[in-house]
Amino acid sequence: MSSTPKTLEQIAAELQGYDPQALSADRVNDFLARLVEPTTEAETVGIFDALGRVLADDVVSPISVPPHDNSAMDGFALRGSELTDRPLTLRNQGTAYAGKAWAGAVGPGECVKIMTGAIMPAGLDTVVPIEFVKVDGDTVTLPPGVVKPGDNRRLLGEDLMAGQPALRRGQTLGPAALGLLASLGLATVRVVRRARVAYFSTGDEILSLGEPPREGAVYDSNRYTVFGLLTRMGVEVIDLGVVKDEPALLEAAFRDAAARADAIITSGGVSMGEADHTKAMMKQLGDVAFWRIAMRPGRPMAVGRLNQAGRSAVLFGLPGNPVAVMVTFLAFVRPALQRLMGAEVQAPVLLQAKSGEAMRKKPGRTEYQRGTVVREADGSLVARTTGNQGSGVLSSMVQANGLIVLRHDQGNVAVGDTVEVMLFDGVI
Ligand SMILES: Nc1nc2c(c(=O)[nH]1)N[C@H]1C(S)=C(S)[C@@H](COP(=O)(O)OP(=O)(O)OC[C@H]3O[C@@H](n4cnc5c(N)ncnc54)[C@H](O)[C@@H]3O)O[C@H]1N2
Ligand code: MOO
Repeated sequence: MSSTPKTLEQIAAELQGYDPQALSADRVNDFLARLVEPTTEAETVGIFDALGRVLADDVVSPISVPPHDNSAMDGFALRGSELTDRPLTLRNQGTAYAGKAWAGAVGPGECVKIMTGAIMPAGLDTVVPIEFVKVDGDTVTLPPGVVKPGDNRRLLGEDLMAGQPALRRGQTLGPAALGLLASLGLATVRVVRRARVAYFSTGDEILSLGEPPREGAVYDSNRYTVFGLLTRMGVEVIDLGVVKDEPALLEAAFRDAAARADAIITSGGVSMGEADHTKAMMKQLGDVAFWRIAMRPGRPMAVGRLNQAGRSAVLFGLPGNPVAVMVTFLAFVRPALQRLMGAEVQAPVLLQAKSGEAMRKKPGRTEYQRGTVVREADGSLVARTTGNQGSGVLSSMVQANGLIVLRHDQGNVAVGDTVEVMLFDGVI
């Protein structure tokens, strides 16, 4: 990252009513938008490697697409001015195929057989589809009313005119954008360098896969959900494993992560626990704030910047509970990383559904309930929770197809009330 970044204190001073001990979810995103700076480094990649990448520059169309007026149908090209409310009989002068211009001249009362995509012969502006005409040798007859002047003709540049902006910097390239770039004859494109994100799990009770189970210990699941969430975003992941709660190991992991990554994600050790060196090490190595967010799950979270070897990495210290990790990632880390990746930040489109059950909800915090949205027989969308909402319970997350987002000021939800759902489809 290039320009001198603001300190957390400076950012906090910009935000009215900033209280690290009682932050609303919206305020967290305001803070992160000021903390995280877009990557400015770019690279040129081939179109096949550009899927999911973020455009570094606007793309201006070097050519017009389509490059000539052409037919949208297989049929006969004619002069629209000759159409009347009576049957029209024309004499066919030949066939225009896609890929080369038809060379002859066409006079009044004449037409040209034409294929879809073929250049419109000079003077002709309308195409009647073949299924509407009667052909008898060279004679073509069409009934009145089947076409209007200009029908079934695609105009030069109707998709894009040469010199027009085709794609905007910050757009994430999807399949349609790859096709559009190719339609402009562009074999390569400038994209933002892929963001590098390092992550590790902390805690003495956390077992790595392959270790035998032992009393009081649990297998690390957070590294795998974080891996999945990051990979879905198209970032380059740096997996630093499970780091035991020892200062020297934590210091080495943080320094390694800060030297190699644009952002660091950890899980665990950010709450009030005593046997924990994670917070102390974050504090020692960087400019870090410890928050209590008015949300459920995902209350405690550390945020800041670690500097190492002249570069700076953003730190997201997520709470240890497995569902809190996923929810804080989706609510905060994902938009922050989109910004870091140089992408336009896309707030997820929330789906409105009727609640199929009553939900208890305290005003004054945002709650994310794991749920499913299904279409009922009467066509309405109904959201229901997927069971145990404990912040350590992943099975109800697996069963969910979205998060029911109960907003900060909202109170209890009654059956039939409208709720908003962040669907996972397309997000995770
Ligand atoms: N007195 C208070 N206690 C707690 C508070 C609080 O505000 N006051 N907040 C609770 C909330 S909410 C959460 S969330 C947790 C977060 O605590 P930590 O971030 O310090 O996380 P840990 O204590 O290390 O772990 C919490 C929980 O998650 C399990 N865990 C941790 N890492 C992993 C992993 N990689 N894979 C699977 N499971 C993991 C860990 O075993 C604990 O059960 O604090 C509450 N307490
Ligand atoms: O962050 Mo905690 O999940 O609310 O248990």
